[in-house]
Amino acid sequence: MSKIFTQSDVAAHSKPDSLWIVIDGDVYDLTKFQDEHPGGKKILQKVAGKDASKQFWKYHNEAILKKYQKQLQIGSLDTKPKAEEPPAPAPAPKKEAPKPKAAAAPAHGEEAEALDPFGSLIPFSDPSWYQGYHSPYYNETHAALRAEVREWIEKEIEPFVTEWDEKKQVPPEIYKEMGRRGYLAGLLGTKYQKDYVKNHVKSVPPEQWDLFHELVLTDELSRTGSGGFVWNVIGGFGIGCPPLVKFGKKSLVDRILPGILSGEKRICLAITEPDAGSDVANITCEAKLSEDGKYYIVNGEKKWITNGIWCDYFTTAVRTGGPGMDGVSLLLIERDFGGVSTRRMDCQGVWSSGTTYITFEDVKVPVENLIGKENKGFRVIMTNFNHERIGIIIQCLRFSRVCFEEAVKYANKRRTFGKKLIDHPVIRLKLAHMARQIEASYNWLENIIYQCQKMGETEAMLRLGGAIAGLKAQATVTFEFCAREASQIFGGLSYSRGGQGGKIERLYRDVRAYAIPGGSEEIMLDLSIRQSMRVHKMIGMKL
Ligand code: HEM
Repeated sequence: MSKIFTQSDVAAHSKPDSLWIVIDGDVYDLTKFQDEHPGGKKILQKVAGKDASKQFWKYHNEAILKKYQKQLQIGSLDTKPKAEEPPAPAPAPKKEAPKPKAAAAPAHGEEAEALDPFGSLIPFSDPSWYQGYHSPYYNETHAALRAEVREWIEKEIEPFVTEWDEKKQVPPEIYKEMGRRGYLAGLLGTKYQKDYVKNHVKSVPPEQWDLFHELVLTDELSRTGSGGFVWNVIGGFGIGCPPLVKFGKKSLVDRILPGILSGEKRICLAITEPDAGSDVANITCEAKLSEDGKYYIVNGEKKWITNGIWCDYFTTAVRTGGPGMDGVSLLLIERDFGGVSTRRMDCQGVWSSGTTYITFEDVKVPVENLIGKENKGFRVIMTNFNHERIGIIIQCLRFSRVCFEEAVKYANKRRTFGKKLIDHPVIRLKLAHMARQIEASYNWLENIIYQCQKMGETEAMLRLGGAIAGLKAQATVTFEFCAREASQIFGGLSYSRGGQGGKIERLYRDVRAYAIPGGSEEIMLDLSIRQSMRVHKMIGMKL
């Protein structure tokens, strides 16, 4: 039970040897903390025994209180209104997660009602369906999943993300929790893999799971504003596991998929090599069939492999035949086979994602671990790209929203030349350019996801490949723009690490990790036109 104090109780602790302050009606004992306060102890001593809410919010954001509250709060003032929401910056108004209806709620239907507002309601900082606007794509199960994930992220993830990024590691428990919550089984671009997991997602019945649930889950994870975190928990898995599920032999899938989906075992995708990035058809990592035809012997190197250092399984592109795309196969390599070495690479961004250099030396891989057919791996890799790119797009657009939201909040409290930043037209112009790109891109994304849902795998690969490539470029350019503009608004605070501009500084470093892999902007833009022209010729384009 929290203790209740009067203002004069607090005023009696106004000296360095007993230093209490009040923030938003709560009482904090900073006596021990003052020596380690990054802003210095003198500044705290000046407000000792007083209400320091105004000063606190000037220099910090809500993440600081969330992180230190448990350690430093000793009670509340008797004058604190009972049900008071903390003042600015206000967190999302919490709503009860609506219970999913037993029968499928009306998504993708014209009769769907607008869902209740959710989140901060800052315009454009969440998708419009969060803010009471109509949408044909979402129903109550999407809203319930959103509330479920947001609660987890706000309580257990966000306060620690910076620490994890600096340590370049997310506690392994968090990944296991992704499995325990049933999330991994829904992140494969397929129907929910209910037969392979014990725990299903709490707020969505497995048979109602669709690609928009996957969108909501990835989007909410990305609100952490850390590419490193998101890639840690879904990066390797989201691209390494779908080929196994879609093209692996049943015996292999039955043996290893339950361990992966429960979060106990980890899997990644190993395609890129020191000398073959976007040019997948030219990989050189070789797999030679043994004389008895029972094993492939694998030798070669892989580079920039997300999650590799922590993985048990590697979905690996190897050369089993002649040069070019017709000699490429996909093998599921297990670390336990021996001959697999992994080392962490130091990179500009996504620090906690574990970017890895891998060497395979005479690794003996049973032929049962072949994914798809021999020398037909290129097609499997191509099928994977749409799902990978959609994941990248969702993340980039949410990171852009994080940049926008942080910038709006800061612009509403920081004053220069006698007025708030938001009252300077030049700042509003920056925000407007961010918002228009975010919203246009997100609407295109929703349309593409809807098409994916309606089309079969092959039709989607053919007909949507061009549009998805175009949107991938659009999303990474938008992200880069938003990170830059938010950084200009934050000024020095986003040049130094941590603190109020910390998310922006980190996201700025993460930009290249999105603009380069999964198809570079240049290749995506070119492909978007080439592929779309080819497909539209097939469907009767008249020039
Ligand atoms: C519960 C009370 C407080 C906690 C836990 C706390 C914690 C922190 C932390 C962790 C930082 C590092 C920067 C960041 O991560 O944002 C910081 C910086 C700072 N704090 Fe506090 N603080 C508290 C109260 C205050 C108060 C009451 C004041 C002013 C009277 C203050 C003034 C500052 C200043 C000026 C900085 C440096 C900001 C910068 O680098 O731009 N703090 N504080």
